[in-house]
Amino acid sequence: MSAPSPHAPLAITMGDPAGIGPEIVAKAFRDGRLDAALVIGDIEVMRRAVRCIGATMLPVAVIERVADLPRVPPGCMPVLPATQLPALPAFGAIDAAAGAAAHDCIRRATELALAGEVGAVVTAPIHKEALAAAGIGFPGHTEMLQAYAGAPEVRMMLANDELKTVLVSIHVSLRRAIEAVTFENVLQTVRIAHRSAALWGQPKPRIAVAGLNPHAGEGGLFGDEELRIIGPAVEAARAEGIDARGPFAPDTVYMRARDTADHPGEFDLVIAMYHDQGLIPVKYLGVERGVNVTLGLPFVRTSPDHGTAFDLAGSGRADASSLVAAAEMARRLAAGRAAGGTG
Ligand SMILES: NC(=O)c1ccc[n+]([C@@H]2O[C@H](COP(=O)([O-])OP(=O)(O)OC[C@H]3O[C@@H](n4cnc5c(N)ncnc54)[C@H](O)[C@@H]3O)[C@@H](O)[C@H]2O)c1
Ligand SMILES: N[C@H](C(=O)O)[C@H](O)COP(=O)(O)O
Repeated sequence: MSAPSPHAPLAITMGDPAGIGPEIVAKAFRDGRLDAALVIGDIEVMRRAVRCIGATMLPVAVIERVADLPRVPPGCMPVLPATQLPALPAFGAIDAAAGAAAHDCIRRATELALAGEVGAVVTAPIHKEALAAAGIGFPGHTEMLQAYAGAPEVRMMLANDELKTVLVSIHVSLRRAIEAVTFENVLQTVRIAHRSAALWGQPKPRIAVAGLNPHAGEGGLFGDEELRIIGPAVEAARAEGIDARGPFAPDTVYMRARDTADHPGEFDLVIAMYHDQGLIPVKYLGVERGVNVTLGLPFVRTSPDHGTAFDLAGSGRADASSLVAAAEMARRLAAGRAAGGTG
């Protein structure tokens, strides 16, 4: 892995071409909300996205390498082709070719990030069933990026300006998620979250660890994972000098951590025991504000917190705010890395 220059551009992958990914990327460029960034995509898909949003003044500038970016005139959307679909896919439908094209772009962006040519990767949403239809054996970006980057352990964080949560397990059934609540997984999640927090300027984060069961098991009445597994993992983290506390009742810990002008949060981060425990509180605060961050990769990767929104694809109505927030977060984290942070 070569270290990128602090001024290296962002690579934005186009996402699933049947979803809203290409059009929110185009919208963010049209509105001047993405600078020093290039799209890793399919040229015709990105031209269609420009038409979808009615952006008559947004030419697609095709570039062959990242180094060509400074020569792109202002007001254009730079696209580095990483794939070429034989035909444009229909909007709003699962399509194996679309899944394969989305995958090609993520793979290329990963190569560029590992080579230090781009400073961070921002991924527009993909459809997991389209990915599977294309025969790609990863449930989502997180697992795919972990494999392609050769990262030993990664975790998903969802964040907005009021809450940050890091998950013990990601894209698995609830049954398997419960099995994944082990001493080692909980402790490792706390460690990764603690280490990564320096990237966004919190070198000593106050970490709350949620329980698994209602009321964190209520002293063992409703399950004993808190007593057998989670509590000891919190103690082990504390013995390592990490400010971890808990386990706390999952239904109230987010309310306590939420940081607003009227209510300063009691914690900087919440460790969630499984996907929905962590993602519901953040998404509920607004799909336009959340950012998904992969912790533990050798480069920065962020994404909007929403999916492909097949119900809106092609309408030009999708909101690009979460993508823009993801790009802003990527720049902040890349600066944290340039300053010596890891995570
Ligand atoms: N970053 C990612 O790649 C990512 C993130 C989440 C979900 N997904 C995938 O996306 C697919 C569809 O998931 P889903 O239907 O559960 O969730 P979704 O986020 O695509 O849609 C949920 C609802 O939110 C609305 N919505 C989403 N994004 C919006 C936007 N930018 N502007 C306005 N409204 C928006 C949709 O119209 C829909 O009503 C699934 O395959 C899922 O796994 C991918
Ligand atoms: N769990 C994520 C969410 O709901 O926001 C989403 O599936 C994206 O996951 P990847 O970043 O791994 O594709």
